[in-house]
Amino acid sequence: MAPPVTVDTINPKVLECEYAVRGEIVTLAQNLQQEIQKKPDAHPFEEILYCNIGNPQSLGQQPITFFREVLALCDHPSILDKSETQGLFSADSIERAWQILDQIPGRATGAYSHSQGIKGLRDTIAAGIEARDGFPADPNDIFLTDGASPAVHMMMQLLIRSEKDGILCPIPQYPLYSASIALHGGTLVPYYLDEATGWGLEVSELKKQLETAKSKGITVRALVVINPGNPTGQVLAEENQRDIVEFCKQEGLVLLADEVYQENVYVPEKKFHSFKKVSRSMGYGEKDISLVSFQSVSKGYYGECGKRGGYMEVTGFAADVREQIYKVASVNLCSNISGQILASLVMSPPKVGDESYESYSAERDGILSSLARRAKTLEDAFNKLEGVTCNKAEGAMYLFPRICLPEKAIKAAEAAKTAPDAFYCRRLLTATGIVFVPGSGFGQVPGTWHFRCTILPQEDKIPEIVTRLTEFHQSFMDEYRD
Ligand SMILES: Cc1ncc(COP(=O)(O)O)c(CN[C@@H]2CONC2=O)c1O
Repeated sequence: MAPPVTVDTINPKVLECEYAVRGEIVTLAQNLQQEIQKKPDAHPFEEILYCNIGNPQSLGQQPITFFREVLALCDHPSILDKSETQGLFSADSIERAWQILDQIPGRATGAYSHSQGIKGLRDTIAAGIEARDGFPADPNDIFLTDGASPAVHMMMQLLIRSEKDGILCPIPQYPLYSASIALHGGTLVPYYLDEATGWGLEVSELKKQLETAKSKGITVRALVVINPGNPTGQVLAEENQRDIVEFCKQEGLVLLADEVYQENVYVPEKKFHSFKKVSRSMGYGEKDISLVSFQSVSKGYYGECGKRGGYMEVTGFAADVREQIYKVASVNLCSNISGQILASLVMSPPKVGDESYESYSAERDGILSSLARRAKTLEDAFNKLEGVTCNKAEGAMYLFPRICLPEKAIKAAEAAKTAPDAFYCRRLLTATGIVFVPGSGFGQVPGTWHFRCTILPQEDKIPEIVTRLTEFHQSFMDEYRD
């Protein structure tokens, strides 16, 4: 009797889907970790240093105290009345927990909520967006989701009818987009970020790729912009954003603005501007542009990846289309309530004068300044390596250096039937325990090779990573020098 399911009988779109952030190099790393646990001297390193995923708290980053106090109190409201609680929690955490519980039907975080999320929390998020941008935000435009990932999937599900529908995506891109487009049977239409100009996004490139897609019979539905960029770390200039908004308006494209790193800007010369603010500042409103903005509790200074919180702000769609988006959201009933609460806290943190403001801002500033230092240290280290160049990490959580590999190394990779950058990452891992993700997992200009490294290992680990990497790189280049 043949098994009911084989790889030949599953949905071919699933086979088509790839997600390198947790791909073969990470699987090998996990195997090596198990070997070290069983036999500590099994490999020339004592621990695996995961630099493959933007998962701050897995590498020691502490959660924001105020956020966790409010979450804890909301999940166990019976302690709110106890006298001991006054001594353990800040007065404004207790007050905020009461406020939130009053917005939840039955004051129960264990209950299903509205399929777009708890209305009171959406009110708070909309107020936070208004305070950030200086333009109105409607709570009914907000869909609270279990992280930004499911929000992206929902939009791809809505926009892609067949392989004839295309989505313009940056190359390099965060592979959620290529994976989701594949899962939904659409076509990824690439536009190349310009490494020579610090991963610049040229509208001329957008136009070229759009025309090429059209000539192949592809209807391009949307443009994905990741700002700050993953894996590339660039922060768009406001003028560039205006050009992008104009392009989408003129070409009738939905603008999918991935802004999950909006709090992660490390260079003084750049500032985050939401595409919502840019479009409204150009005088474009609901009737001028369809814009979906994604936010998450996984990044920033909060790094609450495992709590699965986030939202999409959906603007510029007709009411009957909005109803279809709501219908799809309702199939999943609602996102988890802790994630919803966290999303409201992220968009409306303690303010000056609140009891927790001093401690909150010290935690926030401490984390962001440390991330900025780590980014600079790693950027400088990469730029000292033979054959490696690395653009500045202006924002986000990653560096994406380019490596010019000797021909002998490329031949060795071919013999091993692997991409040259994956060959390098595998050799790095087995020699040092450091886990990078090959650039081929994000896309890159053909014939160029990169890898992605997070800036997340705790600061006291960074010198060791630099030392191990530098020694490995020198020996690798010596081994394969032409
Ligand atoms: C640009 C971008 N968009 C969306 C997401 C999804 O976030 P949620 O946790 O809210 O679903 C991520 C996660 N970053 C991945 C995960 O870790 N490393 C990465 O590159 C991301 O980098």
